[in-house]
This record gives sequence, structure tokens and C-alpha cells, in this order.
Amino acid sequence: MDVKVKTACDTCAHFNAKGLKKLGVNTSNFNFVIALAGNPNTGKSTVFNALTGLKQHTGNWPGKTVTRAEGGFEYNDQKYKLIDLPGTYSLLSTSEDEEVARNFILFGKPSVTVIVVDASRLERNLNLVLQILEITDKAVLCLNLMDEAKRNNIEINTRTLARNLGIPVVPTSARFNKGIPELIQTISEVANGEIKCNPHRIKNIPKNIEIAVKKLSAKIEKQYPTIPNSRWIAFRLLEGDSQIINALKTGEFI
Ligand SMILES: Nc1nc2c(ncn2[C@@H]2O[C@H](COP(=O)(O)OP(=O)(O)OP(=O)(O)O)[C@@H](O)[C@H]2O)c(=O)[nH]1
Ligand SMILES: [Mg+2]
Repeated sequence: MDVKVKTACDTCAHFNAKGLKKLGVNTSNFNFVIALAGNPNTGKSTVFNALTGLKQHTGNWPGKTVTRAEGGFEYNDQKYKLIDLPGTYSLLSTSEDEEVARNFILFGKPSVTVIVVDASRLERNLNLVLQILEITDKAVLCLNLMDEAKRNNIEINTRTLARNLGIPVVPTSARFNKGIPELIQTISEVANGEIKCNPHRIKNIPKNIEIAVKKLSAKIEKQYPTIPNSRWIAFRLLEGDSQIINALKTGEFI
């Protein structure tokens, strides 16, 4: 069933328009905002081009030298804004690229984050996948370079992978435009809430840390009622993450 978003106000819950504006992304006239994230060289830009038909424009993130590529596509009368995030190995914010990707997912709260991974090197890509799933509730795994995986006789049980990660998995070979219609359909279903994600989260956290995180996240929520994912932020504060500490101090994105 199609769920149509008619007015700007109806779209409020689908992404954080205010946060995105602060991050330099104008979302007016779009029903959904989709982020493309992943390790470097996994085919994000190729997926981006396949989805948008090369209709993109580029600029810089505010105050950063990192390039931003934006584009859009329409599906079932709904408008999707697509942001090609810089390739990163982690979200621990040790580089400008990582900071951009992390801030976007955390504070922009895109409607769906598409995590593009290299199917022929899945294991080394999973670290970032798990980090992204700690931040966001709505994600799709784009298992790209399937042609390359097949050539190397690598078989992937996509059903088990989807079950274990708690998000839909779509195999693609973006260079050959394979799997792109299925990817669009899945993005649309997650964006419209027809597919519910249940992302994998780290369990078995030591009791003392769990208690500290609970106390801290309650305080964070009290101070910043609209903050996204206070639990994840509490972990970063305990780690002494200077970028997050600074973001809280300045209220930059909140
Ligand atoms: N064989 C194969 N090659 C692909 C596929 N998708 C992308 N590529 C190739 O992989 C290389 C990297 O693709 P990009 O789209 O630039 O990758 P990216 O993730 O945007 O890279 P960064 O922006 O540097 O992180 C290019 O040579 C693409 O043509 C695919 O499905 N199969
Ligand atoms: Mg790229």
C-alpha cells in the first residue's frame, strides 16, 4: 500500500529538517532524505549515479573541505533527496570525512541510511555497518559488487545476514545497474514504515558501564529534549570524544 506524504508538516517525522539545514542541506520539497554511507571504494557514488541518473550537484559541507554530492529521485509520487556521504572506515571521528558522515547520520537523522558494502570484502566492511546501526534505526544494506563476489566464488546468505543485522539486505552490481530497482523499492518500504528495522545493537555491556550510561543519557535527555540517540552520545562522552563534547557545549546541531 502506498503511504503518500502530502504536506511539509507530514514529513517532519521522517527526518530532522532543522538539523539538516544546520548541516547545509536544504530539504524543502522532499518527502524523504536518504544517506549513502560506507567504506571508501564500495561503489557509493556508482549507486548514487544509478539512483539519480547522474543528476547531482556538489558543494562543500559548511566549514569543511569535504565535498558534498546531492541529488534526487522520484518513486511512487514521492520525492527522495539523496546525499552521498564521504567514504569512511569508522564513525569515531578521527578525520574530517568521518566527522561529516557521523554528524549527518546522528544529527540529520535521515529517513533511511543506505550502507553500501563490498560483497567481496564483506567482513572488513562489517565494522562500519555495526557502528552505523548503533546510531540509526532505519537502514538498508546494499550488498554491492556482487559480480565481483561471484567471480571469487564467494556466496553470501542474504537472508541470514538480514536477520542477524536486523535490516533488509539488497544485492546489487551497481556498475551494471543490477539490483537498483529492488534497492529503490526497499528504500521506499523502509522510508514509509512498511518494513520495520530491528538493528543489531551491542549487548552484554558490563553492569557498571550500563548503569553509568543510563544515568548519563537521562541527564542528556533532560538537558537536550530533542537530542537524537542519547544512549550513543552517553557512550561517546564516557570515551571523552572531544567532537561530541564540543557539539553539546555549543549546541551546534541540536
Ligand atoms: N565490478 C564492479 N565494480 C563496481 C561496482 N560498483 C562500483 N564499482 C566500481 O568500483 C570503483 C569505485 O566506485 P565508486 O562509486 O567511486 O566508489 P565510492 O564508494 O563512491 O568511493 P569513495 O567515494 O572513494 O569512497 C569504480 O571503479 C566503480 O566502477 C559493481 O557493482 N561491480
Ligand atoms: Mg564516492
